[in-house]
Amino acid sequence: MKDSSSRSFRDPDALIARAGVAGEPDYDQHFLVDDRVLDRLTGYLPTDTDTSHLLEIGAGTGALTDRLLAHGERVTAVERDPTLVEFLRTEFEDAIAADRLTVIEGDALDVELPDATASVSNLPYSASSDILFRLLPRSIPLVVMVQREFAARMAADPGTDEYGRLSVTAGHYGESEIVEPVPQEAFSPAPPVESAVVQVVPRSPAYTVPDDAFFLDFVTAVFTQRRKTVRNAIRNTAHISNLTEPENVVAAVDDETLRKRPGDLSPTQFAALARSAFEHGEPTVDGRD
Ligand SMILES: C[S@@+](CC[C@H](N)C(=O)[O-])C[C@H]1O[C@@H](n2cnc3c(N)ncnc32)[C@H](O)[C@@H]1O
Repeated sequence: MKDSSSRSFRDPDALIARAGVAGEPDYDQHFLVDDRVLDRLTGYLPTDTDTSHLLEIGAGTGALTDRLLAHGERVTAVERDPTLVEFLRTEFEDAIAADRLTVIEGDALDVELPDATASVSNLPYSASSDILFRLLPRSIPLVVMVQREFAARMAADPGTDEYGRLSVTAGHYGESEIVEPVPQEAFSPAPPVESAVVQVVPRSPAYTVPDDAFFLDFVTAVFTQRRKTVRNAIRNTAHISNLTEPENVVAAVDDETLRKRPGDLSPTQFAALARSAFEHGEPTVDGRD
């Protein structure tokens, strides 16, 4: 890790002015302009994080990129807006020439992502979920700025209103913790929602599943029926979880579990259910990739 304590960083408002942009909310462009928040973000990476290659999704005008360059050996920044990419390549031309920064132009959902060792990103909120599902399986530490409700869903416990597909799937790959709420005024232009920073520390789950993709599809399917009992949710969503014999699953699972609602099952109970579904439900391989 490099020592960034004595460095002064580019001023976020000056970066916006130099880039000649205002931030387009329809394209998820809400630039972080609060220096104190910006300065804290890399500090939320666990202390033993390998910082040799940091990944930033949605680099904007580079206020966070600047901090990442001070914290890591190398940085890859992905940005979809060609105007911002051109600006980043000019603004950070020294770091690019020194082979410390790579700016990838493109949609973070499509571009090939590098084998980074950690990611710190102020995510585009409309794509937070899909981007996270690309990052989580990499099992690297993540620090992500997301919408506050989204953060609550990532870190939610069973039995709460926020607990759902996102909580189980995020929990499958790591431990999510909300480390800082961030108000609207920290951004320019201010988003219509509150934000929060979430730290995700990768870890192996305390349970086993027969197949990651099947488990995640199964969780997604069952949560589409979160107000139903587990029994009915399994029956009603066989077409989503690709089970050809859902009745065999219902017959194999204990009655107490079948009477619960999906939102009351812990990840470990979900895993046990998925194991039964995989064993007895004759899942097709179709749709699992
Ligand atoms: C919330 S802003 C963060 C900008 C900057 N990192 C900051 O903290 O000020 C999100 C950035 O992601 C970019 N963006 C939006 N959707 C994207 C996508 N699908 N792939 C890559 N970048 C995207 C936007 O153009 C914008 O610059």
